[in-house]
Amino acid sequence: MGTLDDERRHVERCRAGLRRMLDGARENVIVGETVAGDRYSAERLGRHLKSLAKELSEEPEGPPFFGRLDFGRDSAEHGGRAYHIGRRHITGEHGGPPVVIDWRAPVARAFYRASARDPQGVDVRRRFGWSGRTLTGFEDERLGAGEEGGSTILAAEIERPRVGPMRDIVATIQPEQDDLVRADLDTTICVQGAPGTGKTAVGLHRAAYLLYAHRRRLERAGVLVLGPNRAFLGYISAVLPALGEVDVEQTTLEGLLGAYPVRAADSAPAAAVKHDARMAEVLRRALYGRIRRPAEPAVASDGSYHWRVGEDELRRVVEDARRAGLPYGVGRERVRARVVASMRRQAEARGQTCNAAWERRIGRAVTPALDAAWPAARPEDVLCEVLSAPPEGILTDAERAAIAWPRPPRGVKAARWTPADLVLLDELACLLERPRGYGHVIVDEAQDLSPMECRAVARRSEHGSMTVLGDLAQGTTPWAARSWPEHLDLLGKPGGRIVELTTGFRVPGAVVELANRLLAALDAGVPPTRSHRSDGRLRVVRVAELEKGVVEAVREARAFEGSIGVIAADAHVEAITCALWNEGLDLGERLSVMPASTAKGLEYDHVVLAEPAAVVAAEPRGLNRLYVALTRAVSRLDVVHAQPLPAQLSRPS
Ligand SMILES: Nc1ncnc2c1ncn2[C@@H]1O[C@H](COP(=O)(O)OP(=O)(O)OP(=O)(O)O)[C@@H](O)[C@H]1O
Repeated sequence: MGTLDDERRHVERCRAGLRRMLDGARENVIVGETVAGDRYSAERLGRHLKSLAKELSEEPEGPPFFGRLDFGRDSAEHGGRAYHIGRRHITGEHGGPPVVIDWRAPVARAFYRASARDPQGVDVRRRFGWSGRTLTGFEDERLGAGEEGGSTILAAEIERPRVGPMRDIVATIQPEQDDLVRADLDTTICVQGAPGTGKTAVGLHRAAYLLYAHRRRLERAGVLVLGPNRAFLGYISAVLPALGEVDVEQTTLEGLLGAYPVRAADSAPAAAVKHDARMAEVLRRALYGRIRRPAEPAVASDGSYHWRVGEDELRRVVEDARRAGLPYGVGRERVRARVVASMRRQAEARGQTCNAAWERRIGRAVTPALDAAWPAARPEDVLCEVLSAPPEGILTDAERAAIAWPRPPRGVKAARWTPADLVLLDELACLLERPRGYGHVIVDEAQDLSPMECRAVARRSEHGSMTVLGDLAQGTTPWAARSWPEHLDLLGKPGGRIVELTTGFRVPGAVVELANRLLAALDAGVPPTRSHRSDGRLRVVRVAELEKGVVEAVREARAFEGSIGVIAADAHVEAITCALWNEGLDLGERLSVMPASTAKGLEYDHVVLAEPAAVVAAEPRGLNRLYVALTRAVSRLDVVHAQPLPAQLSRPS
């Protein structure tokens, strides 16, 4: 079984193994640069080897393993063997068995899933405790003997004070989370989970797992992680690199669509119409409505002769291309190709040889005829047209009036696009040409996506699968999802498996109890959260002056370890920041002031929530926003208020 000294010797073996791997990787960088066949492969291989070498050179600092499985003698596959489980595979000496198994390997699954009721061949599960580089101890669960639970190492990891960005949870993934992490690549899963149940963690670990299990397929197709805002991305962006996965694209929807700068905002009624699914048909008609029945023949000269495709034939070519349901830009090029082919047949019938240069020349020469029948289009041209004079037929008069520009811009370049316009421009761009798809897309805070945004995400995942993460109770946009089956439909994955997570790993019990009081008023139809944590502290303090009260709470919070987040209605942020600053409490790595509108997905060890009533009053779904703000605290929550608390927060009678 091994004593602590034996395990420490194993740590040395692991470090030696890592050094060997590092030397090998460095050598390969040098060799790799000279062996690859062409520049592109050399660059790719070089990049891969360099990042592997870099990753390995950073590795010796971290614990090489966090767990160990000892299988019983009667286990069919692993009888009597022991495996150390860590963040990465570490090879043994002289090609011997590995000294550490990657947490994603099939055998490691039992570390997360075995229980006293179902030991899965495991005799003993061992969890290790570390202090920096030093192995400090371990705890055993003799599953084979029916013994399980009560791990203080596990509890300490879950309850540790939070500082800095999000960390991976590989050492403590829970069975119901593991089930989602290891779900098959072809399965789309939708995780409905209360705040802090580990949805984001599950999504990121699923990305790492899928890349391990389906490396070839996904390296080619790509994995995309979509988060709600930049603050959130900054918070989560270290998790996948820490797990050795650096090639995952992590961005916001705006980042994904951002071909145009945002320079304006919509009124609420205009945004509601622009985000409505019917806009897809409005735009489709506006684009394809540009195609005209050809009224003249296509004529082109090759310098010696004029070639001609008559109106009837041209009409047939245009009609065929239109019926083929191709993207608009592809359809236009198909018409061009067909016209050129017809002219080529005529030329060849006359004994002329037509090479590629001839075809290019004729292709250019038929452009005027093509422009008349199937004009070139850019997304911004079409949207300018639509917003200058919204077409009849789909939207009501009031809706058309809501989105119409009061004064159309002088030209396309002067157009001042709004965030919703970016979604419409993307819809048009993808009607013109199919976008790049990904093998797997992970969408966090998916409940907030509008129908048009869902379409944009769906287009990136047409041939792949998705992990959809969200919480109906945390929906804060006017179009937030009310039901997951409907939302999955909009995301193009109607058959997605919907799973609920209800055990919270972030928010302490007392805080969860307060937040749960809002659930009835939110009418989201989700069950209340159960907290895994009985520790933590909740204080509700009424003050005469809000800023002073917040300053006082922050001062006290500084006595504890961990990050401090002041969450306030957006309109209060400036005054609170100034008050803190005036008192010498500078914002930095430990202390931040977060507008309630961007706090989603984030967490702080200690939260000071300023004036809940103002958070509620700031927007139509203010109560949902308050629910989000209340559930950001890991250890302590101070609710500081000068106005009365929202009635929904009072204890249910
Ligand atoms: N199995 C686990 N072991 C240790 N920590 C965990 C585990 N699961 C989740 N956590 C921690 O709980 C916190 C909340 O997790 P996460 O942010 O993934 O929750 P979420 O469901 O996305 O929350 P929200 O809905 O508020 O965005 C994080 O600090 C995460 O590391």
